[in-house]
Amino acid sequence: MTESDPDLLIDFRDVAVIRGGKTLVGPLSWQVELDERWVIIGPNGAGKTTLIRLAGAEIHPTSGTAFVLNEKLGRVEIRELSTRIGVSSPSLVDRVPPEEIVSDVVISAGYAVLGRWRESYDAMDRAQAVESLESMGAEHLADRRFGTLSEGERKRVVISRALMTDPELLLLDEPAAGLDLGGREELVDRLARLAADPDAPAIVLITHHVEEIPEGFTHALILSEGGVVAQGLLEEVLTSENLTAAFRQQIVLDKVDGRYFARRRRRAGGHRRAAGGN
Ligand SMILES: Nc1ncnc2c1ncn2[C@@H]1O[C@H](COP(=O)(O)OP(=O)(O)OP(=O)(O)O)[C@@H](O)[C@H]1O
Repeated sequence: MTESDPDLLIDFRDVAVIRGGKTLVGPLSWQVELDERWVIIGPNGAGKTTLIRLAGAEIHPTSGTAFVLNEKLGRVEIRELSTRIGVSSPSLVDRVPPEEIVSDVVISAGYAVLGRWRESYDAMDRAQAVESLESMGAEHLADRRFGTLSEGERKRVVISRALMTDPELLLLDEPAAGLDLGGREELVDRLARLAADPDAPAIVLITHHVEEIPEGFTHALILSEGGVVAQGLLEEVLTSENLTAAFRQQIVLDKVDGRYFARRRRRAGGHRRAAGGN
């Protein structure tokens, strides 16, 4: 089949990315449908960012066939897709000029530029920017300079920017990285609300930590060393066994109130030895 199914926002078939003879990710096949909320989880260097950059049409596969929003990568101009895909990544947070006003950071996404670009935006743009900030609980920050915000506030503003164009696909690369407990919980709560919104785009979120998976996420892809350990429904895929295989440590997984918590299994007798000293 040379065309993609219209219900699939991401349709990767035997896709691999190779650089300098090293396989960064793949070969793997992965499909994301409308309304799905995916988490990609795996250890450092597993290939998560490479995979999400493919999904964001930032890079092309070295082998295999990749469709994003029904466009075949390599055949479509990347900028044609840019307003249809919302992206939040640590590198984007770093690239926002500190003197930029928050509302301009958000509104300029509509023109695929970073920071203020036009002298004036129309009322619809302004209203959409306010709505995007509201969805992340960040409307009170609209007039602040980006450089004066806390790390958590910056992350919420950049996600608001990603939502500005009403994208079909929202890609979040480690949105909770570097946040303190309060900032993480605030963000996870906002993302859970977004996940529950039937009008929200399909979401793909990268994380190293199961604690950062918002309620309402439906699917997971576990990556390790560029390969898929497991993928499918979150409840079936997120297991102690699969995390143990991915992180190469004995992992115990708990689920409390719709959230996941993971820790390393204590070795038998380890507690007694520690308690007894030497
Ligand atoms: N241009 C490149 N050339 C060679 N190796 C690369 C290149 N880009 C990334 N890599 C390597 O590919 C592997 C996967 O990188 P990637 O950033 O996708 O992993 P990740 O799962 O997102 O990691 P992390 O969790 O640490 O952010 C890493 O070992 C990285 O060093």
